[in-house]
Amino acid sequence: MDFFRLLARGTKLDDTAAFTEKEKLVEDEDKLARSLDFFHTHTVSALDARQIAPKHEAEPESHEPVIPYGKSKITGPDVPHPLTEFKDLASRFQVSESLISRIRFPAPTQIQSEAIPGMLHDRDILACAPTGSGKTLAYVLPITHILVKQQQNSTGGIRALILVPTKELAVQVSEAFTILTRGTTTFKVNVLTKSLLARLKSETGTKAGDVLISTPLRLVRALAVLDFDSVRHLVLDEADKLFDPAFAPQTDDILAHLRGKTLQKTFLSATLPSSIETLALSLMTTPLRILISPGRAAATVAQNLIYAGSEAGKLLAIRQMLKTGELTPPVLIFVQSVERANALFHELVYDGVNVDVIHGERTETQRRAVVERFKRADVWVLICTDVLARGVDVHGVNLVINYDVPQSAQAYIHRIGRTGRAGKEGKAVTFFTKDDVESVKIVINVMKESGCAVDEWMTRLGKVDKKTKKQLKRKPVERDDISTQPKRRKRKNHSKGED
Ligand SMILES: Nc1ncnc2c1ncn2[C@@H]1O[C@H](COP(=O)(O)OP(=O)(O)OP(=O)(O)O)[C@@H](O)[C@H]1O
Repeated sequence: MDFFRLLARGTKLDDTAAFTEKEKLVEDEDKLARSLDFFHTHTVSALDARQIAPKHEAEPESHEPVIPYGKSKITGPDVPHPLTEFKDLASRFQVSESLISRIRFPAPTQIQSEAIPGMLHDRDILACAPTGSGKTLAYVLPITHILVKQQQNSTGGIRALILVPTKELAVQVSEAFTILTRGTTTFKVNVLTKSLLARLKSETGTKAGDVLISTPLRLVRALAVLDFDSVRHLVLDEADKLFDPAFAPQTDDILAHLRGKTLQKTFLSATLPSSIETLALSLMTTPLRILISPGRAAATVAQNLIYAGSEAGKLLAIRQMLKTGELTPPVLIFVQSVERANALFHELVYDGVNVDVIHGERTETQRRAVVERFKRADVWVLICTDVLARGVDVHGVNLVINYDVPQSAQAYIHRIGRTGRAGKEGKAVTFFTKDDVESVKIVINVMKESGCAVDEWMTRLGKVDKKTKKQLKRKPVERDDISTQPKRRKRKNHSKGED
């Protein structure tokens, strides 16, 4: 494996110039595609999305989205004209001035510009758009408008159900609703917490809220006490995750409870494997399918690979980064297990780093507190498992380190998507050793797909076959313990209770 030696130097793979060149090519491709678009399944780029012929509304003024992205494809019957400015929501959809005034952004992002009119035209939406591109507001805004408008007719039941894979994301989505509904006292948005679940079970008359946000695991425990009669909107945020084996039984159960109801369905993610896309489409009625740079990492993230040699080499690399100032906080470090998260935490605490750790074995309260402290910059380096890989939006994360190579392209795209959000630049570094000979190919492939310039040896590595991909997803790579201490000594320390 000659290439591993080559990698000891570390490989920088960011190339913004190449990406700009690529965008130019995309623009030319788009022009050609439009002239050949006999079936009107038009393919547009961010640069000319506004030129789509309007279906029903008057031509709005043109306006560049603040966060431009690469190639997009919007398919489905009667694609509504994109929204170019938030203020147009008043004339096109009678959205109140007070709601528009609560939007903190100057212009919609590309996904918002396509999805918001779609949702306000009561369409089912299947959307794939890069991490950090504003997918949350793309559904929170239209749902808020619709529900507030119909508030007087409300019978007090749940009207929008939002499923997300983690508690952290549930809280974050509820905060997005809070910003838009501040002052509208009658409108209730709830996260299905343990305590709300207990109250729903023990106190008759407890209301779940107009909008209920939950993880599938928690929601299935509440199915017996919840009334879904008034539900009209169903959102699956991080839809591909919600259909993967860890969540599929619960998600299916919930969908079964909603069967037969007239629902607007909105499924979104930054990654949408084709099998999931087919499944999602089969559950929808004449959906709008919005694909923006599908399968790619956010273009704002500079991606690096570092060959660390061994597990001890990874620790040394982190310590080196600390010394050289490369570890500019806030930093997120992803590892593959709870055990490794705790081990790395103890190593870095010992080094005097302002560090904390979050994983599925910490309590809900601890997890909330850690995320809050990281958001407030009270914690500079946060070690985490994949519980933080999806959806979580912390402003200004400078660097994501994959201490352990992630087990799939989707995990990689979501992890590194915690930086480079909302048009800001970010960096991602992935450590690898000889143990990662297969999984590193997956990372390299995403780098290539995302427009990063890659070294020649990387182009020769080839792709991982389907069987290996499946195995990697199922079972993480076996690794030596995280420690710079010689193994024998470590065992001795452990028996003395020093670890
Ligand atoms: N129109 C906009 N202009 C500028 N920033 C925006 C806009 N809309 C949302 N944002 C900000 O962009 C950031 C990312 O948004 P959001 O969390 O919705 O991304 P996402 O697409 O859901 O990402 P992920 O796939 O990682 O979940 C947030 O901080 C949000 O406040």
